[in-house]
This record gives sequence, structure tokens and C-alpha cells, in this order.
Amino acid sequence: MSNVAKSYKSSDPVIAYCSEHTTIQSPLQAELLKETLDNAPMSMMLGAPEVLTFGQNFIRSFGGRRVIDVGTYTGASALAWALAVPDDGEVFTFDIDHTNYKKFGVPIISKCEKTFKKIRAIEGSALDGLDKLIADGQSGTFDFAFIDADKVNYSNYYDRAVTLLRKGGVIFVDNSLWNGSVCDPARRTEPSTVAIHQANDKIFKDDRTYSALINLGDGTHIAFKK
Ligand SMILES: C[S@@+](CC[C@H](N)C(=O)[O-])C[C@H]1O[C@@H](n2cnc3c(N)ncnc32)[C@H](O)[C@@H]1O
Repeated sequence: MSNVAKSYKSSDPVIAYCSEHTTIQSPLQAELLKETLDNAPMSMMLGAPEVLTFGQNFIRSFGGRRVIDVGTYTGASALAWALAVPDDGEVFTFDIDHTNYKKFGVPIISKCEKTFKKIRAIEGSALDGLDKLIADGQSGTFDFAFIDADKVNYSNYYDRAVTLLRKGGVIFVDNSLWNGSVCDPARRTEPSTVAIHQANDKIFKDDRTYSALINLGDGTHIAFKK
């Protein structure tokens, strides 16, 4: 049994206990979680509820208003951030393909117009989307970023997020332990594992942020912009 896992995939009693005493979901979040796990393709991509609650707590505690969400899938992370920001808040969520968001996320999230209207769904390469925000002069204007798309671009997403965040802004990098594979040099052969390990090293050594890698969900590397 791995001691690194998203709570919905784990039978570890410690992970279950921590999740039970961390995760708080709105009815919409619970509905989207069930719909994704029951019906969406590759449902293991769903963000861990305990990570999403932890991120919402950060956003709420420092009054975060503008959020970057890299990797929409069915929209669970975008929904979490949209619930956490105030009424005039914005969540920019990027995905190469919004088919799963439109099919599973939109019908559920749009039941709450107030929340749905905060989400800006941008389809296409997330790297291009983030570069466009930078080119549009939006550097230093975001409060929170969640990185959860293709792992080979993790270091690139992190660099863009640091640029786009204001001082004191927070980045969550999801899957930073990748089921524990990054911890074992012998298992660092597959491209995603190599890329996540390189991103973890980069974040740890980065003078632009304070950071901590924690065993939450599939591993969450948290960076605070100086
Ligand atoms: C792990 S899922 C995101 C899960 C979501 N954040 C959640 O909480 O449920 C990763 C997503 O990244 C998207 N993706 C993969 N490569 C991408 C790229 N180059 N640009 C943008 N999105 C990409 C995939 O289509 C997939 O929907």
C-alpha cells in the first residue's frame, strides 16, 4: 500500500483519517466528484478533494481574487477556486481539450450562475495561454495558481506562475510525489517522473519563492512568491 495517494484512491487509514478531517465539499463539488468518478474517462485525473480544500483555505485566508488553474479536466479544481474567491473573483482555467469540462463540469457548475460566471475557460496549450496573459501585461496580478496539467511542462508552468503571481501569491503544484516514484532514483526513468523530480528540485532551489513539499494527495509542492 502506497503512503502517497489521493484519498479517493487510497485504503490507507491515515490518509482516510486526514481526508475526513480536511475535506469540505459543497453539494456542487460532491455532485461533480461523483459524476467524474462514475462516468468520466481517466477519472484518476480528478483533483484530490483534500488538496482542493487546502487550496480553498489559502485563497480564503488571504483574500485571493484572481486564480490560474492549469489543467481543467472536468472542472473540479476550477469549481473549488471559483467557490473560494469573492463575487468579483476570476478563475482562468486552461486545458488543451475542454470536452470533459463541457460534458461533465459545465452542466453541474452552471446550476450556480454566481459561481459559473467567475470561470474563464481557455482551450488550447496552457503554456501558450499563460504566455498570452504575460504578453497582455497581467504579470504580478494573480493571487493563486494550481498546476495540474502535463507533467513534462511542470517547470515551464511554474516559471510562468511565478511571473503572473503578485508578491505573497501562492502556487500549488499537484502530483509532486507522483505515487512516490520521484523518491526512488531507480524509478526516475519515465518522462513525467523525471519532469516532476526536476520541477521539485527547481522549486526547492528557487530564490524567487519560499516553498514546502508536503505529502497531501499525490504530493503538493507549495511555493510562496517573495
Ligand atoms: C490531471 S487533469 C486536471 C485535473 C483537474 N485540475 C482537477 O482538479 O480535476 C490534467 C488535464 O491537463 C490537460 N492537459 C494535458 N496537456 C495539456 C497542455 N499541453 N495544455 C493544457 N492542458 C493540458 C489534460 O487534457 C487534462 O484534462
